[in-house]
Amino acid sequence: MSSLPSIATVIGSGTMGPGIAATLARAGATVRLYDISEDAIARAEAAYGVVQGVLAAVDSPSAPGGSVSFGTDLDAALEGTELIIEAVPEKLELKQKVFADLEARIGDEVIIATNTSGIPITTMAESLRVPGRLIGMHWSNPPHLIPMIEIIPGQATDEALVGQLVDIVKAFNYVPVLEKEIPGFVENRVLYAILRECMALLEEGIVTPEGLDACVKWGIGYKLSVIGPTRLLDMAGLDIYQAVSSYLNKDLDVSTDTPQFIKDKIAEGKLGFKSNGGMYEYGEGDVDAKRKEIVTGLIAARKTLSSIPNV
Ligand SMILES: NC(=O)c1ccc[n+]([C@@H]2O[C@H](COP(=O)([O-])OP(=O)(O)OC[C@H]3O[C@@H](n4cnc5c(N)ncnc54)[C@H](O)[C@@H]3O)[C@@H](O)[C@H]2O)c1
Ligand SMILES: Cc1ncc(C=O)c(C(=O)O)c1O
Repeated sequence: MSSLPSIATVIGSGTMGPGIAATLARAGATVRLYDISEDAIARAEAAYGVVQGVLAAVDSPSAPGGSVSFGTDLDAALEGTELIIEAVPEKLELKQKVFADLEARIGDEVIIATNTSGIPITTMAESLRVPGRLIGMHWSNPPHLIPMIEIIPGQATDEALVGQLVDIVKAFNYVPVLEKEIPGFVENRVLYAILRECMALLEEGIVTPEGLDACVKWGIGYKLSVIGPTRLLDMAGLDIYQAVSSYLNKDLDVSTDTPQFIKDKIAEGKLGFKSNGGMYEYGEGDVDAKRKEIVTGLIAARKTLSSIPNV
């Protein structure tokens, strides 16, 4: 646990920030969770107890002394910090403004890790006073349950920082995946390739949302959670992959924009759980019930996956 910073700051307390903060705190760090929004901080404080229960349920690494404090005072959040994890909305200009606010308050030695879903680190670092301190640290949602983090150095990232972040991630028992920089990084390139095809199949009426979810959960998700795509090819046979990909790849969706039916839903204010409707509709209490089912399922699956060999 010695690689873990004593004090860390998480900037942005929306979907990702609280789980990130809680994971580091349980491993022993003093964590300050900062947001510009009092409401977001209040929601994070309310959710913290639940997240702590989830971390205990999956036996997440725990060390004494860790804590999370919550606040909207940036100077207080940055006092003595060694590692800043930025988790504000996915907008380059906003992130660059946040970095400028941070750099006006911190010493050159402080690391800034960005949880961007895929904006190139090199582009983000262009505006920094100390570009070498910026590195991609992409957590997957929910961050306190998915024990894998992509680490993405940009062209300017200090070489020593890469190993340092790998050690930090290992210190709280997550799997670090070191990658070369590419838009979307690896996880979201794969996820968005799947989602593009899924949305095309729905738009063309080939399958219902319920049918799609069942097919992908059992036919793809279940299998890939155990064996990974590279090993899957060995199990299926490379000759089979060649036979199928030779006619199928040319038929797969190649659209370059968001599907129109998704844009229409967004225009109607249908954003998913956060608006009680999106791909599915949710009545009173349904979203809370679904959230609980998802967390319960992820806890059970993580326990099982942790107890079987990596094949
Ligand atoms: N949601 C996901 O599934 C997911 C998964 C992995 C990575 N990410 C990435 O993590 C980042 C955060 O995503 P999210 O889903 O948590 O976003 P979110 O919109 O849920 O939360 C962002 C928070 O940042 C706060 N914020 C806005 N401007 C700020 C500022 N100047 N200073 C401090 N706080 C500010 C907002 O008040 C909000 O609470 C994004 O880059 C996103 O792409 C998201
Ligand atoms: C739809 C979607 N987009 C981005 C991300 C992460 O960057 C996730 C995720 O982590 O689950 C996601 O589901």
